[in-house]
Amino acid sequence: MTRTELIQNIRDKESFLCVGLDTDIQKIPDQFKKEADPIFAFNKMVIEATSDFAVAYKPNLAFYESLGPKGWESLQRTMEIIPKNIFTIADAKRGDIGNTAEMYAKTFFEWLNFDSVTLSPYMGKDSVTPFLKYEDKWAIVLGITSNPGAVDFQFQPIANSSDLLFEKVIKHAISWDNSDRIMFVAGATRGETLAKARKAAPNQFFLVPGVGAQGGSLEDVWQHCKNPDIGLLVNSSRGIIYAGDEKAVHSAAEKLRNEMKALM
Ligand SMILES: O=C(O)c1cc(=O)[nH]c(=O)n1[C@@H]1O[C@H](COP(=O)(O)O)[C@@H](O)[C@H]1O
Repeated sequence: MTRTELIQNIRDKESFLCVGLDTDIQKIPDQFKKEADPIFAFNKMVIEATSDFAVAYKPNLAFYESLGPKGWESLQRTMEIIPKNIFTIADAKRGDIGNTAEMYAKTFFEWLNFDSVTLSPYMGKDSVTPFLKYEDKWAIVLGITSNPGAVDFQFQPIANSSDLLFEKVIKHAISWDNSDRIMFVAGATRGETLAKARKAAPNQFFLVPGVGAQGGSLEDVWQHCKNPDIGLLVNSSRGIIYAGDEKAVHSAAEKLRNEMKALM
C-alpha cells in the first residue's frame, strides 16, 4: 500500500486504529474452539466486527508460530479475508544478516503478502535494507518500545551527543536509501519522550502500541506524535479482541475509533 492510499484510508474512516490480532488459543471463547480452525474462526469474527473502524490489522507472529504448521495456516487464511484496502502488519520483529533478511522479506511480502513487517534494528543497515527494496511495502523499525525493558538499551546516552540511543537509531535509519518506506514503533506508554521520537523522524508514520491493556494514553500520543498526515497507526490488541462477544468487540473498536475521530 502506498503512503497516499494509507493517508486516504485514515481520512475516509476518520480513524488511525490498528487492531492487533494477538489471538491466544487459551483466551478465545469456547464457541470458537469447536471449529476446525479456531484461530481463523475467531479472527474472522474480529475482522467482521472491526473492519468499519480499523485502518490496519497486526497479527503478532508469536501467537501463530507457537502453534506450528496449523498456526501458519491460520495466519495465511486470516490474510486472505482482510479487506484489500486495509493495511497489514506482520508483527514479527525480525532482524538478521542480509541474505537471511532477504528470505524474511520474501516470506512476509511475497508469500503472505503483508504490507509491512516489524524489525529490530540492532543488527543495522543490511538487516533492514532488503525489506526496503519492495515498492509499496514497509519496514517498521523498533524505535522506542512500550515495555519496561526498553530502558535497558534504548534510553542509554550517546557519547558526545544529547541523543539517547533510540533517537540515534531513528535518525540513522532515516538516512538509508528508500527510508520513505520506513515507519517506526513508538510505545504509547512513553509519555513526553514520544516528542523526541517525533522530532527525530518528523515525516515518518509511527506504529504506536500500548494503549488499552498496557495503559498508554491516546491523548499523549496525539499531542506528541501527530504530524500533518496524521502519521499514526495506534494499535490495541487485547483491549479489543477479548472485549467479549462480537457486539462487544465491535463496540470496543468503535469507542477507540471515536476517541481518535474526536482528536482528528
Ligand atoms: O511492535 C509492536 O507491535 C510492539 C512494540 C512495543 O513496543 N510494544 C508492544 O506491545 N508491541 C506489540 O503490540 C501489541 C500490544 O498488545 P496489547 O497490549 O494487547 O494491546 C503486542 O502484539 C506487542 O507485541
